Amino acid sequence: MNALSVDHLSHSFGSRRVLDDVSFSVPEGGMCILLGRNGAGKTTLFSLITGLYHARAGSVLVFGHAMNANPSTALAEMGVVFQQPTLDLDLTAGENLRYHAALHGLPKALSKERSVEELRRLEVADRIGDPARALSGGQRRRVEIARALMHRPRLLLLDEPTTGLDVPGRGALERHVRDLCRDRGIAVLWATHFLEEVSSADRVVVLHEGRVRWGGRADRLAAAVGVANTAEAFASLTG
Ligand SMILES: Nc1ncnc2c1ncn2[C@@H]1O[C@H](COP(=O)(O)OP(=O)(O)OP(=O)(O)O)[C@@H](O)[C@H]1O
Repeated sequence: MNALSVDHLSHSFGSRRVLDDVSFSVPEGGMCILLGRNGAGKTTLFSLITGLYHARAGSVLVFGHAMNANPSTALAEMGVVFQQPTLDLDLTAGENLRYHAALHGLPKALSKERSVEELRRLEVADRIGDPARALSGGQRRRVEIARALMHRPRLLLLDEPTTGLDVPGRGALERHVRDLCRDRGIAVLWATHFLEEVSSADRVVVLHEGRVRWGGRADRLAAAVGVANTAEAFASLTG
């Protein structure tokens, strides 16, 4: 079963169509990179997938649950890290996680246990008692990922998670997410405009001006477009 199926999804702001008949899927336990330049429609797509916007044309299924018909079941399967940071900077890292867990109905003892476990996995457990504002950008992002995992989703969505991080910070974040995918079988949809974040075995969806220009395994992209490498293929599809 697919972790995520997006079928014939369109969206307009007023008369302006910003997503046009978008279809793709993320297999259970798979890593999918949503690749698009600024303004391609990635954030709008995330807003539809997470139910912030109501899909009027097309459908979103999360492990077979339709977001429009059954949003609470679909959302329970999903962890989300939005493009704009959403930690409460006055709360500690641990409090941010436990607050999220309470919203998902986790008992207090379990929430406490999991917050340590998830922060440890993301290598920020030593900062559990520090206010979020005392953490670096990279540490805050890792706390956000730990928070998104508190209710044990099977699908993780990340919208340009490395924006604003330096090169080592970006590499560390990517490594953590790939570990989650490999070790815990969590399906990942990672939106980015950085080609360096694509690995050859990833599934890639190239989005440009609201349309899917190509979808498939990253290492087949260049040949499919008839150019020498992924960078040239991306430039050609979005030029
Ligand atoms: N609330 C809104 N009202 C009107 N137009 C919008 C709104 N949100 C986004 N758009 C437009 O929709 C298009 C897609 O924007 P979106 O933010 O989804 O792209 P993106 O790929 O996430 O870009 P970025 O990488 O810059 O965040 C853009 O042309 C944008 O101006």
